[in-house]
Amino acid sequence: MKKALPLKGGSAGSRHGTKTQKELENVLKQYFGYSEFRGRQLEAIEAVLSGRDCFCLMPTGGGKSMCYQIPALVKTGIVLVISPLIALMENQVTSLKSKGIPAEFLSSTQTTHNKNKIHEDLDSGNPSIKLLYVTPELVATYGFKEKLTKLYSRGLLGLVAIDEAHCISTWGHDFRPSYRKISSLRKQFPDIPILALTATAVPKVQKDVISSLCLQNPVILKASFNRPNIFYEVRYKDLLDDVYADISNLLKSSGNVCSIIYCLERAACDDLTIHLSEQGISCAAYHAGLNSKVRSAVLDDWLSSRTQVVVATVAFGYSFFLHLPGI
Ligand SMILES: Nc1ncnc2c1ncn2[C@@H]1O[C@H](COP(=O)(O)OP(=O)(O)OP(=O)(O)O)[C@@H](O)[C@H]1O
Repeated sequence: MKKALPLKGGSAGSRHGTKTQKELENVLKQYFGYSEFRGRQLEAIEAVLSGRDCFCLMPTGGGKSMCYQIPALVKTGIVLVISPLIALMENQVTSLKSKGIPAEFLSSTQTTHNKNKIHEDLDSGNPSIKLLYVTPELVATYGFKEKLTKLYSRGLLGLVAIDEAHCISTWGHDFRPSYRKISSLRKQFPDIPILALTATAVPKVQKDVISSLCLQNPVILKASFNRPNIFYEVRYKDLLDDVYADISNLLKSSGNVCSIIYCLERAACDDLTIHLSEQGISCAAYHAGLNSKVRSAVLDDWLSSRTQVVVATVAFGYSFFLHLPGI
């Protein structure tokens, strides 16, 4: 485990009362192994460290998580991360822990024993947890609000980060009613910075997110969506002799890279999965017709490279797409 950095206060010459760019880069290097910040990361980090609310628009895989993970390492108190997908939370917490960063998540999938341990830590005089991932549904409960209020009154709530913040907007394609309920956080904790993160660039959604969360004079950051590492090619189905054969040839010629194939219908997912399996390609279907146990096993197998290809409907969160190297 890496040695934890001193987490409190700023040093002489620090900007924003916290850390200089160099110091923040050192933290980035020490924990994540990267030498420099990407896109608008540094500005977002500086904004929240100076106590400002911030709305940050970055493409999928652009590095939004770093905008709250670095503050968690240099700021006093806990960073609360509100995230819509349990699988994403689990994934991030596992990855943070492997880097020696104390992070936890609270969700229905946790055992009572683990939940109790987390609550004990939060209730202790000096919690070790730096990042706590929760669902919007949990934040809306009375019991959890009470817990947050206690942390806040003890000066232990450092930042609220809202991942996939477009889910708060009724204009967004991923609208989640419980996200609306987290808008009360601004009133509840008036001086705690809120960082809203999204990859949804629709202006109507952005405005709605900012006003629904009652962000106060937020720093608004928009990163470029140009992705030079992404290559697009269109193949017309009507011009192909055999679409399935074309897909399996493409997969075979690309080596053993992890892939997702999106289909419009569940039946097409099942059908293509059978075809690719017959061609010796390791693959699995993922759609809402499968129970949650099967879906989570498919996701786990794919994330850990035991399965090469997932053939899915949009039920498979596209946010996983860019989380793996080599895709
Ligand atoms: N400054 C950086 N330099 C190099 N790589 C980075 C940097 N910041 C983040 N990354 C890497 O980029 C990848 C994507 O980061 P991250 O998961 O935070 O993206 P994201 O914007 O949250 O994506 P999504 O929209 O899917 O949630 C990760 O592997 C992360 O370690």
